[in-house]
Amino acid sequence: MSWRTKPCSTATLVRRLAQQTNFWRAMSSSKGASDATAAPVAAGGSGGTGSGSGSYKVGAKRQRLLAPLPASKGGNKPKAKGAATASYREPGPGRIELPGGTELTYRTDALPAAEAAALFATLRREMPWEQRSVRIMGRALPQPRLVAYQADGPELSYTYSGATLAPAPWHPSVRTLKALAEAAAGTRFNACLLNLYRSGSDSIAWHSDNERLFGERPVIASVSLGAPREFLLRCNADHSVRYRFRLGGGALLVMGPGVQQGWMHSVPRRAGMAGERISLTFRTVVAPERGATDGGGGSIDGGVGG
Ligand SMILES: O=C(O)CCC(=O)C(=O)O
Ligand SMILES: [Fe+2]
Repeated sequence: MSWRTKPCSTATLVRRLAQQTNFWRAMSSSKGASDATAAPVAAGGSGGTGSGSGSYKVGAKRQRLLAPLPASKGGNKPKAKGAATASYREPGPGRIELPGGTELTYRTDALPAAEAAALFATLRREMPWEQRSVRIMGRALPQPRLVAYQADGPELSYTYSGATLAPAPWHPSVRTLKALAEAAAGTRFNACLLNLYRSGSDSIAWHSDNERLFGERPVIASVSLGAPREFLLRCNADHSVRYRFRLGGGALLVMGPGVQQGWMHSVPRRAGMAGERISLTFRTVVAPERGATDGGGGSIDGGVGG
């Protein structure tokens, strides 16, 4: 496969990110940082206060729920418990400690706006986007978004929701963003699932990326391009513990080890929202699938969004 556009400079992007990373490290170890406490935001609202437990520190760039939560038991099955009283914490950029010893790294400006816009245009035009049909409770349904999948080699196929993605070779711009994600996450990635949300009607339901091929405690990093969308995270042990991020063009979110085991995430449908968004989700396949029928595939599209 050949691509029409030249990649932008990986070295420049990675250097910029390394500078930011040093900045965040310095901030997170700084005792003198300010100590503002932010209130959780009620579900569905865009401001105000909610009733969630604990609080977290925004100014210190190291944010942590103060009230410890019970450890998650029994996998990722959705539980209704707590969902009715859900409120969202909306942390600012930095390192975010989640209950249970897991961690996120969140940046809003890992890419300058112009760079993010140019990358969006390139990938929108040049990726082999496809709308897959997935099997949900025995029925074949079109996935509510377009996807593309790239990886280091043909053996790194990825099966979920009853369908297998065969990897394409790396697009130069995706390779550039992979280097950016690797610098932020401090790990190497060998695969990337890209999602194209054509409008607010496209979505991804609650799920975790805990398939066998990614190993026990995978690190997954996403880079966002295009229009902003909500990215939600909720704790398996208590669905009322939720986080919300507004991932705009140039944002980067690293879900650290354990997040796929203790939490689920989604990009909910927001009918009426215009604007396209691309997310690139970088992963490391550690146990390649033996075939689409090895039972290793997870399910992403069977849950309920929002
Ligand atoms: O679009 C996003 O930010 C999330 C995508 C996602 O969760 C996935 O591809 O597994
Ligand atoms: Fe995911």
